[in-house]
Amino acid sequence: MDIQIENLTKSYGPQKAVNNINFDVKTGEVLGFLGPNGAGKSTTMKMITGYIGIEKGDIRIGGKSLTDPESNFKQHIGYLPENNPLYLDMPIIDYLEFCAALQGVEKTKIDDRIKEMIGLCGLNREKHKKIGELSKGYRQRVGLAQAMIHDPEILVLDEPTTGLDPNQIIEIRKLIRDLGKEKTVILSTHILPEVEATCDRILIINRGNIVANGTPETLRKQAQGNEVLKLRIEDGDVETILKSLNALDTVQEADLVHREENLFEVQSVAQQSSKRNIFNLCVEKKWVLTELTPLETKLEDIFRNLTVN
Ligand SMILES: Nc1ncnc2c1ncn2[C@@H]1O[C@H](COP(=O)(O)OP(=O)(O)OP(=O)(O)O)[C@@H](O)[C@H]1O
Repeated sequence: MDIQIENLTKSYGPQKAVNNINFDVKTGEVLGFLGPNGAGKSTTMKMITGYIGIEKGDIRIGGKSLTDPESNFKQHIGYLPENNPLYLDMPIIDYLEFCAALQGVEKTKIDDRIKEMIGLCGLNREKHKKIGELSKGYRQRVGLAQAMIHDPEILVLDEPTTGLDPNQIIEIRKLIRDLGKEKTVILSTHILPEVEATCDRILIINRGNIVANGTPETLRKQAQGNEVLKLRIEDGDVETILKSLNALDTVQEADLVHREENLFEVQSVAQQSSKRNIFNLCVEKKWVLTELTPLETKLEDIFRNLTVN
């Protein structure tokens, strides 16, 4: 089920938490929502799930506006809110039963759905405890289980791996990826490797505005300035190698990074690659090229460039 966000705006008093944003999410896509603290991620997610009202603009779920009185969007959405509010006095199973009933799961199917969620979210060992007796990570697992209990077509997950241990993080990321093959998933996170591990596309929001929208590869390509290569060239005098690299017409600047290890870093002139020239130079001079690695722009650097202001 596709989601379309059109000119969405939300203010709190004089402050625009979300400022006229537009984006789509398609079925079978996992969208990673990134942004610094206070950027507007949770506010956007709350509007998509109907938790708070829309001030301006529209949200369409499966083509139907949320404001359409006939839109029964809530039954298609599973939501894990930011602070994962749970009823602390309730045992896990009772709570999931309550959520399933609330979400309209057929009575005869509730027990099976609960069993499935307990397995999927790794709750088996703790399933007889009350929610208030659970550790932070296990509470997060209960939050995920309630979000998925009615097998919704859309999942909106606000920082889903917060508080989970490294083993569970890997399992939950895999689960999200698998779910994302058929469902529409939006997740917010501050963990950049998480986006690379789980998401098909990244949306970066800063101060209520979308500042980037694309796959990790597209964002890298857009951010990538000139080609930067790391080289190891052996069997030659280091100073001569450095001088020769700097003399190549595709090279803007060559630097010696580590003298003992014969490591150099080369930045090419804009729109040009120096790989072939470097290779030919080494052949001509009978130097041995034992390493040539393009240095990629890190997602952290892209994020910082777009959001530090
Ligand atoms: N109920 C509220 N009343 C007033 N201001 C609010 C309210 N909720 C959010 N805001 C403000 O709106 C802005 C966006 O907040 P939001 O929670 O959407 O950010 P976020 O990107 O989810 O941040 P974080 O990563 O810290 O969770 C912030 O400046 C926040 O202070």
